[in-house]
Amino acid sequence: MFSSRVHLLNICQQKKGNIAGFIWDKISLSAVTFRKMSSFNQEFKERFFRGAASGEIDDVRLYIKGNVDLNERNERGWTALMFAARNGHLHVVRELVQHGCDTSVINSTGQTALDIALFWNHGDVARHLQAGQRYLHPDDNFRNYFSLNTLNRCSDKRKDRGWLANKINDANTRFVVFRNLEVLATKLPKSSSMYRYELGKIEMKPIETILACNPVTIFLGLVQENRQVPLTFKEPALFAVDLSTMSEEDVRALSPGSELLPGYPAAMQLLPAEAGIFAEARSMLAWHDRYQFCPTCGSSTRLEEGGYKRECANLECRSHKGVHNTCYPRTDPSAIMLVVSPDDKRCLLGRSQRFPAKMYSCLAGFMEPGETLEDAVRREVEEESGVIVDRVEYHSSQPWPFPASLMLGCIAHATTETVKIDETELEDARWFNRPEVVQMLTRQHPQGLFVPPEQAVAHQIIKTWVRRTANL
Ligand SMILES: NC(=O)C1=CN([C@@H]2O[C@H](COP(=O)(O)OP(=O)(O)OC[C@H]3O[C@@H](n4cnc5c(N)ncnc54)[C@H](O)[C@@H]3O)[C@@H](O)[C@H]2O)C=CC1
Ligand SMILES: [Mg+2]
Ligand SMILES: [Mg+2]
Ligand SMILES: [Mg+2]
Ligand SMILES: [Zn+2]
Repeated sequence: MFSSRVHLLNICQQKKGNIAGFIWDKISLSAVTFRKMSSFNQEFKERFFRGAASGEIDDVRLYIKGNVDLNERNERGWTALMFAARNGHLHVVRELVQHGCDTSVINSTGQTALDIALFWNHGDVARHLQAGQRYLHPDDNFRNYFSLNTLNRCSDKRKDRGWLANKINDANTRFVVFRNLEVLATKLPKSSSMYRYELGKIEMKPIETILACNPVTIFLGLVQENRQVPLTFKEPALFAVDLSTMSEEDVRALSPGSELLPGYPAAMQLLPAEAGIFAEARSMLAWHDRYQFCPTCGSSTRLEEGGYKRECANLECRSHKGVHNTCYPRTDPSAIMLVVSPDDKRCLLGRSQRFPAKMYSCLAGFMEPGETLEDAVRREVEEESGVIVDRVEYHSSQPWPFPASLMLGCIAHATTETVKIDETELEDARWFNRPEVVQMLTRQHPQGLFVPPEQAVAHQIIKTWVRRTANL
């Protein structure tokens, strides 16, 4: 922090008489005290905010060049990006986003810069902010982590053994490598964000001999950069391969400088654009690992259809008649819900013993057969907290590849408030008001309480509810 202030001073010195002249006149290097440094910083910050609010791009650029935190907030949690968005200064917004300003920051009343631009009808700014948001797919709106998969799965091609064999041998094909369900990943050279790894994608040559031994290999899909352009089926293919028979050292040697990321939470550092590919691959490999024998007759099973089917070796087995779902990959749907109070002013968050200390989250539970999503939400909330839920609102879904859940995110509207927790499942559950939840989202809670990070659908549901009050 101190060095960045000095850097700022140096820049101001260069610009003396120009942009920062008004501040510079008040300070001489020989008389710099910490107090003056602080007030200098404060004044400079205010000028940055004023510049953003009034569209004075030169003032904003001075701060950008100062290599300081562009997400600096004022006492109401407003950032320069929010000020620029408030007044519709697209050129300032563009420059700030280009220099890495975080578009997901929320202010103390729960709004992002995008909310502010939408509220004040600055459509051009809103479009720009939307395009810069993480997890956005070109043809979609909001995306949860683990859901962005740019591969075309080409399910109809999986049955064509000849086509698949050719694809495995194609020079453009790459393999995502796993060992004991840990994925091979490479650290990105610039890793300032929490997304610091990309998937290691290996050519066939170095794993040719091991592929000849038929390890579990899954056809993940073809790389389709643009969904508007029809596939030619000549696009590069991506496969996942289980190299658990190799030593950890040998697997890591396939890609210099790579690491094997153990499952959760380490894998949440993968680039969001690749997290969906990881989710597909890991869930599929976990299924093969658990279904080596037929659940109907106990005979051994073999991999078919690019890994998307396991067929029983016993030709008399009932699984060969009609559609037998044990032959296909399984997904366990789970409900995850933010329960909101009858007056909509508070929400119910709980913590189980296995959560990190001080983390609170949405309640969640596995759906049961013959149950609607809405009823699963009502049942789990009542079981775990004693609270009665009436209306259930769907939010979004998230594949959760540990091993193969699909989280169905909801907002559940409670009709009662008395909490009686199920102590076998929860350690605590209580109502939190909006300002407190904002503090938990932004890690500014006085007791250090926090909610899961942005990769979790729970975080996104909580953020949606917090953002609903327009107080701009
Ligand atoms: N991201 C988040 O904030 C949170 C996510 N979750 C996730 O939600 C999912 C469900 O939540 P829970 O509270 O664990 O469920 P839950 O409330 O239904 O209780 C879990 C128990 O349900 C039983 N169960 C029923 N079906 C199951 C299945 N298909 N697989 C495993 N156990 C099953 C087991 O006895 C297990 O101990 C889990 O995958 C969990 O990781 C849970 C809480 C917070
Ligand atoms: Mg639960
Ligand atoms: Mg439960
Ligand atoms: Mg349950
Ligand atoms: Zn069988």
